[in-house]
Amino acid sequence: MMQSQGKKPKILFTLCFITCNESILMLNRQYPPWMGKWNGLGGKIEHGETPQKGIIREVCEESGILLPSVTDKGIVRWTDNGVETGGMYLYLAIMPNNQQLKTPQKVAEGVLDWKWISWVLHQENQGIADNVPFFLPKMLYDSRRYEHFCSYENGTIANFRSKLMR
Ligand SMILES: Nc1nc2c([nH]c(=O)n2[C@H]2C[C@H](O)[C@@H](COP(=O)(O)OP(=O)(O)OP(=O)(O)O)O2)c(=O)[nH]1
Repeated sequence: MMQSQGKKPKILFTLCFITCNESILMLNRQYPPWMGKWNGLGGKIEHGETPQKGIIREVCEESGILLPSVTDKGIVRWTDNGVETGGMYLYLAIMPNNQQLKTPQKVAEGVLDWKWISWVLHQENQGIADNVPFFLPKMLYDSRRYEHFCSYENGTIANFRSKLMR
């Protein structure tokens, strides 16, 4: 397989999953990437911002939820036909009460809804951003941090592997 040369690209994005009991807050995005698919909340890190500040800002902008803290769950990096093209920092947050956010709710980025975790984790679920079922179980059920590598070949996942961090 062709390898990318030189420096790894900077990680520019963040993604957060917020759980409440057996539910998880998902965004059905109305814009690319993942238009029409359910994903976590997140976005691009702004200049001079830490990834953690960035995700807290994005969650607030997209849902109005002001998270007091988030748990760092590692990184996803992706390659397209062997060339590393990007990455995102992963965060998890737990909310005591999902009534703090009534859903479904239309927001600027799409539709927010509390979904059953079991539905989201179903591998063949075509409605979810395609790589989420590969890394979400570790985010939810493993306290360790992972670096995940998602290889796309012509737009579909050809390989996915996860490595413990530190
Ligand atoms: N599940 C999953 N999510 C991804 C992948 N790649 C990727 O960027 N995302 C997430 C990270 C971000 O949360 C989101 C993209 O952010 P965005 O383009 O909407 O950024 P933004 O909100 O700052 O948007 P804007 O200012 O450009 O409108 O998609 C991926 O491979 N898998």
